[in-house]
Amino acid sequence: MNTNRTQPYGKIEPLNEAAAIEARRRVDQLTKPLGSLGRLEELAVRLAAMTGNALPSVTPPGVLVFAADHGVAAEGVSAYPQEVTVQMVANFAAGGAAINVFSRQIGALLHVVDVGVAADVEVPGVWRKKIRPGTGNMLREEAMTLDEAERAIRVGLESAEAIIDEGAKLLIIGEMGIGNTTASSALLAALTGAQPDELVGRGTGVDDAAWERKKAVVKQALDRHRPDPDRPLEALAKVGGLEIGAMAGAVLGAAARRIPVLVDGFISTVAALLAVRLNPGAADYLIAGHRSQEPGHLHALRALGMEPLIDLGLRLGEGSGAAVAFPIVEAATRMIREMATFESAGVSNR
Ligand SMILES: O=C(O)c1ccc[n+]([C@@H]2O[C@H](COP(=O)([O-])O)[C@@H](O)[C@H]2O)c1
Ligand SMILES: Cc1cc2nc[nH]c2cc1C
Repeated sequence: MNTNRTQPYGKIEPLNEAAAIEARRRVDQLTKPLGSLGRLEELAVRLAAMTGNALPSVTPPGVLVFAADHGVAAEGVSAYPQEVTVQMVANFAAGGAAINVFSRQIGALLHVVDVGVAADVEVPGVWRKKIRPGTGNMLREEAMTLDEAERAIRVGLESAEAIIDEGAKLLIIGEMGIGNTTASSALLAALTGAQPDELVGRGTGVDDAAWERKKAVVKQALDRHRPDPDRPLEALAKVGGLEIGAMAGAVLGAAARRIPVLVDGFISTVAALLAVRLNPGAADYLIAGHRSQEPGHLHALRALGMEPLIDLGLRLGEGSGAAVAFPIVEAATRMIREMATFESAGVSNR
């Protein structure tokens, strides 16, 4: 890993403008009216700029699902009990979760990483990178120490490097963690200064009483810890989550290797924002897959200046929305790689 003081989690190169210019020129020569493939054209040019290849490829994609628990779940802020996190990890390993189905559909490499599940995870195939068994309850203590926050980021970064070494040409970041919409809301408020009432949604589907409790918990946690938006690592330690830190690290690891990152829903986008606060260069390598129903997602997307590819009313997590959006990204690359040009097809363009 390449480290220096200004880019402590690896050096991220700027976009390759020459590749972007070459891609734009080619897109304009393809056998279609100028501009008629709309956002697919922009996507193809951006992918060329990210990868440094005017004929970019994103197959096979790689999916990383980071799992962790949250001490704040004890406050009754989720519609499901904490045990669901470890149960879903077993389901991922067995191939039965939504992300397994969609990963198979898109031919993705898929790995599940235990970065902080509260229970023992003795499931073959799951990467065992537990930093601690769940965070502390942010209402009473910091979610984790600064050292643990940094280690979570490193786990994510190294996981990204591993799946890229296996052959992934694009990275989808996903997560599983009961209570993590509370942590993500608190972290997003900390990083952007947005009001918790505007961000906090129903997560897995809490009722009105739990929703009110959840808003109060986020406000009280922010009052207690007063995270500084200019100290993103500290904000992660105070009110974040281990899988959020790991996803941020995975973004940094992928960007440092010029691998595009397809971001999933609310939690994954807050992690992407954290990555950008840690190293602004990461922003160039992000693509928003879908828009989640969680209200805070729009704030996170706006903070990153991103427009999601699809909106299917999803609110699952796991990387599922990004996996469903992936064929659109692949279509952009196949357009630029496989379509004939006016010249090669003998079609008049004036
Ligand atoms: O990705 C999203 O936008 C999303 C929105 C709502 C819920 N989730 C998932 O649901 C869990 C968090 O919800 P909660 O209610 O326990 O905070 C966690 O496992 C996430 O993957 C995910
Ligand atoms: C069943 C279940 C599956 C999930 N996948 C991601 N978050 C989840 C939360 C629940 C409750």
